[in-house]
Amino acid sequence: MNPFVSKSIFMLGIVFWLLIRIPYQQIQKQNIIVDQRKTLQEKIVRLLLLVGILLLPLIHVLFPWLNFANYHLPIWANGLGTAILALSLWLFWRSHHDLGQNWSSTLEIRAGHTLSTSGVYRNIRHPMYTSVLLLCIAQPLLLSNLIAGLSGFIGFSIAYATRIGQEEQMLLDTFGDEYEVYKQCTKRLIPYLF
Ligand SMILES: C[S@@+](CC[C@H](N)C(=O)[O-])C[C@H]1O[C@@H](n2cnc3c(N)ncnc32)[C@H](O)[C@@H]1O
Repeated sequence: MNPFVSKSIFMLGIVFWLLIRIPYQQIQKQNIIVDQRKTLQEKIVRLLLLVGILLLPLIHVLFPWLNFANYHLPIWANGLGTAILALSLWLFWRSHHDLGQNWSSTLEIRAGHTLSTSGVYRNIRHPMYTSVLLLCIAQPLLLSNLIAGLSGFIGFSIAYATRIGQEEQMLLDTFGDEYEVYKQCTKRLIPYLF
């Protein structure tokens, strides 16, 4: 596949990604927050994700500065990247839909917060983070560049290591046994596996 086409597919995916989020950001503004765990570490992790998934790919698409780290991929790899990106977008949309008003971009609990356990939350506890992981797998398959391709995965790994445990603790503090039971019946990111 022509590198211009595969890069454009990735950037189009990012545009869809941002569009999916807009209505939920509006809904989030109406929430009354009763517990917020917005630490400096959390802010740094979000910044790293933004750099890894958005900024470095954008630099790679617009400027030749990272071209020294380019590699070539066969067309099937670009096709696979496109399919994974499509799956990621679907899961990203679906997890926002299933969380509904419970969604927020940071770690917080709203007044009237309920535990979502159906839809894509039936088998895994963090389908939205699974969608981010899928995006990070599609990234090197579509951008064919070591830096812009792997930066998302590095950002995701740091977010995974630092954020998920804190989020689960916050939900456990809020929902107690209900969350404990839910935890026992589900996996974190990959149904039946992990
Ligand atoms: C960016 S969302 C990510 C949700 C989830 N970790 C995922 O990957 O699908 C983060 C917010 O979702 C909320 N949240 C996470 N899991 C939830 C659940 N099962 N039910 C209700 N709210 C949840 C938490 O309040 C958290 O602040």
